[in-house]
Formats: sequence, C-alpha cells, structure tokens
Amino acid sequence: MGRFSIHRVWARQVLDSRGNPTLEAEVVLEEGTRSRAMVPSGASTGVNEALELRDGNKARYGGKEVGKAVQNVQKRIAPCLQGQNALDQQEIDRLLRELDGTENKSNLGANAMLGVSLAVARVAAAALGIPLYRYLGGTGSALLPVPFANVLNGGAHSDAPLDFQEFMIVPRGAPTFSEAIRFGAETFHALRVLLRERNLGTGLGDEGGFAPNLSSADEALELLCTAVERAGYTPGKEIFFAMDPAASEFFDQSSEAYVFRKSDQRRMPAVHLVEYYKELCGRFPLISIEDGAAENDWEGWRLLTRELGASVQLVGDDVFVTNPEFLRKGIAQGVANSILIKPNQIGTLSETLETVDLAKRSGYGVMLSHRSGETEDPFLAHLAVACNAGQIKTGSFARSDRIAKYNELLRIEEDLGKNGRYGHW
Ligand SMILES: O=C(O)[C@@H](CO)OP(=O)(O)O
Ligand SMILES: [Mg+2]
Repeated sequence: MGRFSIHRVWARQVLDSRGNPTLEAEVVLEEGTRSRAMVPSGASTGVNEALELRDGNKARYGGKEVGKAVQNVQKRIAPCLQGQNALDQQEIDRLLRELDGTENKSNLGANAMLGVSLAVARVAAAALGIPLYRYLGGTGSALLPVPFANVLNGGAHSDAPLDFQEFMIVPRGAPTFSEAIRFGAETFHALRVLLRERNLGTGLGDEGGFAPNLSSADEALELLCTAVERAGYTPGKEIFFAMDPAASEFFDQSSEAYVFRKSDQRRMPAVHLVEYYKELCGRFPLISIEDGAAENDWEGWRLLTRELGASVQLVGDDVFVTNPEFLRKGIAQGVANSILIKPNQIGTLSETLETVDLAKRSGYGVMLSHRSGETEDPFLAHLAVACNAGQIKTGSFARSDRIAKYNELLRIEEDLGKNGRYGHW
C-alpha cells in the first residue's frame, strides 16, 4: 500500500444553486489527505450527454434526488477503487468506465462517476502539495482565461421573453485577468442601473445575469452597448459580446424551423437564422456564438460555419457534448470552430482532457464551462488554466456559485505572479 493509495471513497447528497439535489464525492488517501468535489447540472441539456442518474420519486424533490448515484459510489465504486493509486487518474477513470460498462454512463450515473473522478484528482494534488491547476496541466499551465460573463439570461434559464439563452460580455481587451473582472463587474453594475431606469426589471436568472423584459437579441445587444459605455468602456475595444442562443431549445424538428416561442412566435429556417446572426455581427462587436444551430440540425450547423466561421468563433455545446466522437464527426463535416467543455457531459476527467486535446490538435478553440445548476466548487477554474484554454464561461457577477470560479482564478493569477498571461485568445 503506497502513500497515494485510496483508502476510502464515499458520497453524499447536497444542493446545487437552483436548490436541486446533487452529488458530492469524497476521497481519503492512506496517508490521510482528504478532498471532495461537487457535480453541477444543466437545464438545456444535450440529448447525447452522459446520463445524470436521478431517483425519479416525484414525492421527494420532484424526483430529482440522487440517492441511487450516492449508493453507487458507496457500494460499487468505493470497493473498486480502494487501494488504487490516486496519481493514476487515467487508470481510475478507466476502472470507472469498465465498472459502468455502458456508452452513456447510465449504469453508475455520470454524476456518481464525475464526482469521484474529480475528487481523486483533487486529493492527488493536495497530497503532492501542488495547486490543482498545476497538477492537472503541468508546468506549462499559465494562461488565465478570458471570462465570458452571461449578464442577460433568457431561454431555459429565466422567465424573460427572450428566446436566446445567453448574452455575454467578454472583456478581452483588459490587460490582466483581475482587470477583466473589474471591467466586467463594473459593466454589470451599469447594466443594473440602466435596467432600473428603463423599468425593465432587475431580477436574476439561473446564471446570475439579469432576466429583464426584453424580447429580442437586437434590444439585448443595444442595451449591453449602452451599459459598456456607461461603465466608461468602448464596445469592441475593451469589451466584446458573445451569445449562446442554445438553438436546440427552439428548433422544431418536424418543420425544420427555429421558432421564437418565448417572444414573437417568429419562425425561421436555418438560412434565415444565419442571416440574422450575420446582421447582428455586422451591427455589434459579437465575437462568439455558441449553439447557433440545433444539435440535430447538422445541415444548419454546416451552413452557419460556412457563412460565419471565418470571422466569428462558433462554439459547439449540445452538438458535441464534450465527447471526442461527436467532435471528430464535427471536424470532418466542417461544423463549428470551437468547443464548449463541460466535464459532466462526458462523465470523467480523463475523457474531458482527451476531448480538449483533440480540439486543440484540430485547431478548434476551447471554452471551459459551468452548468446552469452550479455549486460552490471552483474545480472548473483550475481546469481552465490547466488546459491553457484561454476562455471560461462561468456566469455573471452576482451569485456566489459563479463568483467562486472567478475568485479562484484571482487566486491562481496571484499564484502565477509574473508568469501568468492573459488575453491570448
Ligand atoms: O447551454 C449552456 O451552455 C449551459 C451553461 O450556460 O446551460 P445548461 O447548463 O443549462 O446546459
Ligand atoms: Mg450552451
């Protein structure tokens, strides 16, 4: 039994930022080091995501309890990992996949597997006495990511009459990460004043952005321009914009049209939607569009990439689900030029890193991402720096579940000191 042998693994049910149950895993090594990790949860989930195991008893938390996943950790995963070397992350994740034995992790549950996978990495770093980002990425990890801060929440993340899910401010022109946070937070505060003045509502959506009474992307982006200027910055100089329409959510498969159900009921085929994006990109400093087409509209995705891929970052979320197989298909078909990375879409740390590696080798951009149901766990911040991804999407500046990641990045920035870099995306 070596120093880094796993002595004990267990899990418990805790709550996420929406007040829904989620899983927290804990790992203790022979030598006594102990760490834990929490698992987030999405609302606009891709159909091909790994399965999040929930109990389904409607009388308790509306069926959302994760008791089965917790039991899978205690009864099945723990005996399998006991005595394994925590430094051998690939082997741990392989054992988890072997034990599960399914394509989509439906046996053990991706929530059970990911919680353990992340807790093992964290305990290994702690036992070695090095920061998690350095353990995960090695000595070359020094790039602090540009934050994509979702300040207007629509779609499945709020009750606002906005069909597009996310409008983000991107302080790419800031000199450092901490200045980027300041530029972003100041703009967010200016936005609040503006919304109040115009009586549009200052209630918040799931990711801590406002959920105002706006009904089009044009209105949302115009408002963001004004907020940026009010905060003393110039749109397109220090601060840029990004959107996640999350188009799978408003795609009508039978008529193959995108239907703006939350606002004016407009319907458009992909070709018109792409024209609309083009028009918006012409009017606003919009540098990144995620899920501009639906997960099962590969034709629409190809069109979007042909039309806008040379000038705009096109990020695949639902269409790739952090899965190397779907990414490979996308690369072959000329779909998107960047990928959103959400570890719980695939279910283990090693597979997440494999997807990041494939994206980078293929010249695709990489953006690390939270889920709309988050926790206070800042693992994602370390992963973003570890991968030198250069981009992170982790919400607004008004909820501690989102701020936890930004604050951890501020600590990492301090830790890297003069060797940290920013803005090379
Ligand atoms: O669509 C998305 O990119 C995410 C995160 O912002 O939302 P959810 O976690 O609900 O899938
Ligand atoms: Mg998305």
